[in-house]
Amino acid sequence: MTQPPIVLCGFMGCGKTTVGNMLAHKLGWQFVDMDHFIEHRAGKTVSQIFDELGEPAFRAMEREAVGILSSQSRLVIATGGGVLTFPENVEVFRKAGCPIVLLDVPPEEVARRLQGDTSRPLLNVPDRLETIRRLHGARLPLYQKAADIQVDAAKSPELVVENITLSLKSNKFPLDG
Ligand SMILES: Nc1ncnc2c1ncn2[C@@H]1O[C@H](COP(=O)(O)OP(=O)(O)OP(=O)(O)O)[C@@H](O)[C@H]1O
Ligand SMILES: O=C(O)C1=C[C@@H](O)[C@@H](O)[C@H](O)C1
Ligand SMILES: [Mg+2]
Repeated sequence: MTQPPIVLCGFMGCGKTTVGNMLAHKLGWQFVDMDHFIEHRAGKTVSQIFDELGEPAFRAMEREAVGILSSQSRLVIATGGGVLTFPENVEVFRKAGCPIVLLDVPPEEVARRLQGDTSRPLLNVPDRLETIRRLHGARLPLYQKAADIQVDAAKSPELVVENITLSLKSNKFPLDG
């Protein structure tokens, strides 16, 4: 049976890559991290793309990746933190029948998890916690509008995975894994 990809969304550091990998393993599905997919296709890191080509070029690469990945079957997709803030990307996933799962943690937990990590260009600023609070506040309503279900991502990754599968099943998204 063809099964549309499960799409994980949420702010940087909420655990999309960590949880997505584990969820795919549990279901016996493939996993793709959209940032890594773009890096592989571009032959550059996300930071290099931002520095050398600019953020608009990166967002265009994201749109292209959404088009390619949304039509796959039995795939768990960890989106980049900005992907589902663009309604055109949400629309493509919706049309493909993909369940969209929001993982959310408070800004303070994001800051804690990403302490010392310089691989997210938007967070390489002096006032990091303030920037996380501002960006998270602006984006959360967009993520919530996009998502079919939301889970508390402050729990352990194992519990988050379990809550996602339970919630998808009770919302009538078929999972044959
Ligand atoms: N449930 C969790 N509990 C504690 N730490 C976690 C949890 N999930 C992820 N982490 C840790 O938080 C950090 C960020 O996680 P991860 O890279 O999975 O986030 P992300 O949502 O993919 O971020 P981005 O949008 O920037 O790609 C990692 O160091 C990871 O080990
Ligand atoms: O939240 C964002 O806009 C981003 C999140 C990361 O996953 C990367 O996609 C990039 O650093 C931009
Ligand atoms: Mg990630």
